[in-house]
Amino acid sequence: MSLLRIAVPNKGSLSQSASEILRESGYRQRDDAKQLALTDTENGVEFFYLRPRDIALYVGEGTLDVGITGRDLLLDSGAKADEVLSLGFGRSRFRFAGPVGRFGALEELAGTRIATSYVGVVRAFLEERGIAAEVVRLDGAVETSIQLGVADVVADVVETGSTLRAAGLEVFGETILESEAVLVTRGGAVPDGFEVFRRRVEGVLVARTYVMMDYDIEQAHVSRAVEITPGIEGPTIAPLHREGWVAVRAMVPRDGAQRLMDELYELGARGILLTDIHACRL
Ligand SMILES: Nc1ncnc2c1ncn2[C@@H]1O[C@H](COP(=O)(O)OP(=O)(O)OP(=O)(O)O)[C@@H](O)[C@H]1O
Ligand SMILES: O=P(O)(O)OC[C@H]1O[C@H](OP(=O)(O)OP(=O)(O)O)[C@H](O)[C@@H]1O
Ligand SMILES: [Mg+2]
Repeated sequence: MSLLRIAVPNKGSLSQSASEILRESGYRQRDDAKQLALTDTENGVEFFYLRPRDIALYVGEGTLDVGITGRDLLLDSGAKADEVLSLGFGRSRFRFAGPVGRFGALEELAGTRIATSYVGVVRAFLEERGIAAEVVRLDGAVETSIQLGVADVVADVVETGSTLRAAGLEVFGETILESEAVLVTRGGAVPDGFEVFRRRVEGVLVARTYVMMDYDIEQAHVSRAVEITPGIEGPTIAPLHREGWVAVRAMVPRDGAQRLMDELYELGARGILLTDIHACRL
């Protein structure tokens, strides 16, 4: 059987988290940041470590089957690749920014010079709104371009906003797009082994957002307790070696799990335990 060929970011913000999720999904990953490729025959996959900006192109061309990249990079590339799963890391917003107090509305972009590394995204946005402006392509450190007189406005990735602040800039106008790391494929025919790969990664994503909750409770309160922790298919209820008591086990969303524990305690549940889940298939 042929190996599933997967592109993984070799550097930058997405690289470490991408390798982490693959490792948690049971795949081998490189331990030397200079390694260019890695074959994991046991799991039927081959990894290629590439620049995240190039990944959608390889997948769109059909040279590689699957890729991990940023949604912003996928859109910017114009490649014929489709987003099939969002991965929950590398979250950012793509925004216009200018010197503090200088710009208000998007219309003020008309006639300006806009520096960006995402020329495709910016041109498409301007065109859609009928705004005529000059787009200046830079590789990075875009925020400095205004101070250096190359541009009036920047369009760039913003996460915490600290880079913008340090450059004396502030965002204006609406968010151009919300990005995060995504899994991309070419669409059309599904390559051999892709469904297994996707299920594994999804299993890790779900496991990250859920925790396992166990508790003991009096039979009389079970129906109320089960409303608090309905589980996925329904909680497991097992007899307890104590007259009139049962043990309940259910997956619950990680967010708000402490609140559920409080409610259960109030209801009379005891021995309430929370444990991490590392992977799952639902
Ligand atoms: N500070 C950040 N926080 C979250 N995501 C980010 C951040 N910077 C870039 N990204 C995301 O990472 C991807 C960009 O990949 P890129 O290789 O350019 O990473 P980078 O972090 O900018 O690395 P470098 O500039 O060192 O090449 C995009 O999807 C972008 O949205
Ligand atoms: O809002 P913040 O948390 O400050 O993060 C956003 C900054 O992070 C990235 O820069 P990076 O370090 O990748 O440098 P680059 O601009 O050269 O790509 C991005 O291009 C922004 O400049
Ligand atoms: Mg960067």
